Amino acid sequence: MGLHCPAFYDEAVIRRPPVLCTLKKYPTLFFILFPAMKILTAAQIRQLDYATVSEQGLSSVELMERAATAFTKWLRRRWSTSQVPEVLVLAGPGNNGGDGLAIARLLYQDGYPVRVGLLPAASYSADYLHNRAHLPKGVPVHEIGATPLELKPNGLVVDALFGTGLSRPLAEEAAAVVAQLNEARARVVAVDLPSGLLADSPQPADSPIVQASYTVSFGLPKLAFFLPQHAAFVGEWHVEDIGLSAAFIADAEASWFFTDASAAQGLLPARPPYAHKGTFGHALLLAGSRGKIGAALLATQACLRTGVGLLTVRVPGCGYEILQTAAPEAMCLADAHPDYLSELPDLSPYQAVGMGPGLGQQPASRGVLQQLLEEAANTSGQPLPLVLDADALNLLGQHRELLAQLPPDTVLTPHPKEFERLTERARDDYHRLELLQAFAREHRCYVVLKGAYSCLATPQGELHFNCTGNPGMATGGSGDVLTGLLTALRADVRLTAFAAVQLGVYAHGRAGDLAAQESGEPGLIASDIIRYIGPALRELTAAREF
Ligand SMILES: NC(=O)C1=CN([C@@H]2O[C@H](COP(=O)(O)OP(=O)(O)OC[C@H]3O[C@@H](n4cnc5c(N)ncnc54)[C@H](O)[C@@H]3O)[C@@H](O)[C@H]2O)[C@@H](O)CC1
Ligand SMILES: Nc1ncnc2c1ncn2[C@@H]1O[C@H](COP(=O)(O)OP(=O)(O)O)[C@@H](O)[C@H]1O
Ligand SMILES: [K+]
Repeated sequence: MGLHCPAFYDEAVIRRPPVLCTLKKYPTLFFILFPAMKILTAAQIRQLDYATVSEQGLSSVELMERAATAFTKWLRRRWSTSQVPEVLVLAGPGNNGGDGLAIARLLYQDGYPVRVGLLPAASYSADYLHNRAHLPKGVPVHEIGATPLELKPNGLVVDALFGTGLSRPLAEEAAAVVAQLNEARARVVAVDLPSGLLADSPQPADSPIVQASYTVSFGLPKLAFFLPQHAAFVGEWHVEDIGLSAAFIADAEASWFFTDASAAQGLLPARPPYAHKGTFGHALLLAGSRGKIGAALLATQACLRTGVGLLTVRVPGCGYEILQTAAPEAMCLADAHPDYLSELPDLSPYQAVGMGPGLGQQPASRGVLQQLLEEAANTSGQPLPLVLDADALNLLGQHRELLAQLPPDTVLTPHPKEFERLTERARDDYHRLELLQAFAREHRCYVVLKGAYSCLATPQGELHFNCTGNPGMATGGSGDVLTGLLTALRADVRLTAFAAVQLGVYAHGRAGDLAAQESGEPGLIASDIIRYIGPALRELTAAREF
């Protein structure tokens, strides 16, 4: 089974894609342990195809057969022959269509009732023609485009019109087919990409694109799968392994990555046998205001559950008793003001500071933020690691002059609205990624743009999409849990800034997935995520070495 989108959080199997097969090529032990999972461009995928064929002594039609076989196996696992009255395979003129024709043959041989619709074109790819010639005579074939598609109720449509070779938005016959499929709300399984969708670049908002229920892709996920604006087209996506050249992938330049189980596994070092609480750092949380002490409490409990050595929480006076009662493991420093934070405590005891959950936007709290930025940058040696969330970000958005003071490697965790307040309104998801990349580079910080497939931007301009999490986490307080979790990991001096944030975002989503298995998505609340931080981290901890 391959990589899949997070809707399927019940699968605990940690599977290593082919990248790991050529780990000897990686120059350092770090990369051997923690390979970055790359997302390649459509152009690189074409080269990958050639590299695979020449490296493995295959013909391109043999590689196509592998893709078709992988797709067919996926389909067979999901629907038996008796569950589908018909499979209509729609084939375009290129290799995506060639995949479709091979899939039609394999499904027919497996006993599925198959029909093929061919999109006429001026020319066809060689491998398309090969598979066209090998289509069994028993499979009915007709042309599509000019005439209405006849769709059987409850039938399946395999969309093999266009894949990564699409060079411009669809028009004429192809657009007419897409319109009919979408209007009929057909149950579509797209081969590699929903037809009409570009793999990794923006396109006009009204482009005709197939609205697939499922997309089964080959080798590596495409960038388009991770963007919210494409959710209605891509549906539930899966990536099937077809043995593409691991050496090519390892050498390929990339600035987009994804963090799946195999990339996250082992990121957390085991606790040494003689560890003491100083080993894991002392964190400070600056959080809460009257009516929002719950946010401070959620961040506190998440920080504790992530394994911080010591935790001190600074809350306004009204939060003191609540914190001391609900979280006896944390120390509490009450602010002089009863309702909001007005003073920054001495920072010298701490290895990391998290600020923002439930903070409010009082001018006095802005003063605390400003002083925090100044003092964190001026600590002797390395700057003090900071995690800024929620109202700390909103205050930064209102006073953008403060952005220049962010200490290097600060972690910011905005949701899209908070990010807009820090930058500008994005035209679309691709523009938002550009803004994200530019912001992280300019301010030399890590930015976690939260949502489905939270995207971590690094100071080097890399974008890492996270593969855990589920819509049950779209509930008040989930973000506060992330702040506590990340603050604990930033206080752990054994982790680099990047490893802490990558691990933290992955573990947060994984804890949410485990919680959703118990409570279901609608019933999930932020406290449930906290209960599963421990089990999620246990899965991700490296073996203890003596
Ligand atoms: N390594 C891989 O990625 C593999 C890819 N394979 C398949 O090959 C596909 C890519 O094949 P191709 O490069 O032939 O590309 P496609 O089959 O996606 O499309 C190319 C064809 O569409 C035409 N075309 C492009 N844009 C059009 C538009 N807007 N309107 C009308 N015609 C348009 C081109 O002129 C060409 O004939 C992948 O998506 C995948 O399905 C597999 O067969 C094998 C392995
Ligand atoms: N549909 C989703 N899929 C995966 N994760 C999600 C989804 N919706 C929300 N989340 C996660 O839940 C958290 C919500 O954070 P945030 O919006 O700050 O909530 P709050 O401010 O209420 O705490 C983020 O980490 C986000 O990635
Ligand atoms: K397709």
